[in-house]
Amino acid sequence: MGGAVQANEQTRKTAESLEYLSGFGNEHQSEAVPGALPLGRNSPQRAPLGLYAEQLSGSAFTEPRARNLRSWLYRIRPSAAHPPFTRADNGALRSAPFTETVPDPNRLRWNPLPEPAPGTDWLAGLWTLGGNGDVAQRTGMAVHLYHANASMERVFSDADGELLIVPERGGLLLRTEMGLLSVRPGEVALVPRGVRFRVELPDGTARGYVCENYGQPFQLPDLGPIGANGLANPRDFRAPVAAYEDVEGPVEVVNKYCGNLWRAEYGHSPLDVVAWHGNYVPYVYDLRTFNVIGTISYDHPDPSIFTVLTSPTDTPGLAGVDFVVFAPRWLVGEDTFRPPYFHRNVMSEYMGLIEGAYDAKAEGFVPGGGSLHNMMSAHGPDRETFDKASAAELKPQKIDDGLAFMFETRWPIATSEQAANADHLQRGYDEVWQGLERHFRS
Ligand SMILES: O=C(O)Cc1cc(O)ccc1O
Ligand SMILES: [Fe+2]
Repeated sequence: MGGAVQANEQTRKTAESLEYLSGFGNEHQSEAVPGALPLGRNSPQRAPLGLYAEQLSGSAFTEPRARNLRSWLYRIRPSAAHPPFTRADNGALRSAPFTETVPDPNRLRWNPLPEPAPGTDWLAGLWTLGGNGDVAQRTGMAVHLYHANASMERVFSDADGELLIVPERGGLLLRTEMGLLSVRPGEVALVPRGVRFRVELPDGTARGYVCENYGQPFQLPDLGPIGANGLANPRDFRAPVAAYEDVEGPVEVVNKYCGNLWRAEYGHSPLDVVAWHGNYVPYVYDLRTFNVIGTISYDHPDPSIFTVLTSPTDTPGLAGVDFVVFAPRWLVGEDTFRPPYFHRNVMSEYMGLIEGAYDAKAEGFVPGGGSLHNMMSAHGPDRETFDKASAAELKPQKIDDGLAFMFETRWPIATSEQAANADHLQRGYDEVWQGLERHFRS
């Protein structure tokens, strides 16, 4: 990247010492230079310090206040100052509608992605597994994996959806328009639709998962009878403080727009926001702070009780996508088959593993891999898990040897062609349910 870089204090800080603003959905404000935020109005005749004022909307202007999302950015140059975008190669990225393969009723499972080629940045390392909906209708979602071994020099934004990033191996430093976020395995980050960012790799390599949510922005689930507290607590969500880079010179900016990548060479860095305020912000959340709620009597509760974030649709209770975490917890259910039950679900379930093991699968479901149990496909504990859990002594048991998650969606996930034919697709996954003996006695 050419030109002089004048990083402010915050951009020089290491990931470990970053400052954050706390609280989900809060109306935050932050300035990297004192006096950069205008007082009492959003768009004064002349913004402070010679900055340009710009509104970034994440909802229609007219959506109800509780769902209204926007931030005001005070930047060195307005975002409008850029040359035309031209088409760029989509690499291994695919978008909805997913029509490359015929929707498959089979249970599918993959090993981790192979090592990336040298010089693969986070954007080039995105590999789409599948998805549903339609980017142009702002419905549905995509499941991507990533593997990377080079920091991005270019800047990316996704007009098609927000990005929920779930690192599995290696931390990421996200340099966003609103400031810096560090996200490590066990944490997740969310970059809202249209927010520009660059991903750096403090550990040199990185691997993980992304849910691209084309639908309504993720929100915290209602708690109903749980009460005022529990599950993901709002104050554990951290937004960045303002940090800008003042870069003159060519900067490649890539924009994902209605399923394709487009690029333009800007004459300046678009990460030049000196101050901002609003509620449309990227954030990071540590999954280990999730307040896990479960049975203290009997039976295995449905995993909706583990929902971290939900993207609602127009039908109450029916999510475009839920992000669910299987965090460390105690199992105490009496006279209960404690692992996940056998089931067929109208919702479709993509699962990934961040570390360790998952209590429904004795082997084969490995960190960095994933499984897809689509609408109505029959699944549940593998034979080994069933046999063990059916005979286990039911004393209180701590499940703390793994961290798994699920993207659960109301629409079936159609796989990309590359996922359907991948070398790392596990052929013979069905066998994990073979040998479940007949025990019936009449
Ligand atoms: O299939 C899975 O492992 C996910 C899951 C977990 C659970 O505890 C209950 C139902 C369910 O779909
Ligand atoms: Fe399931």
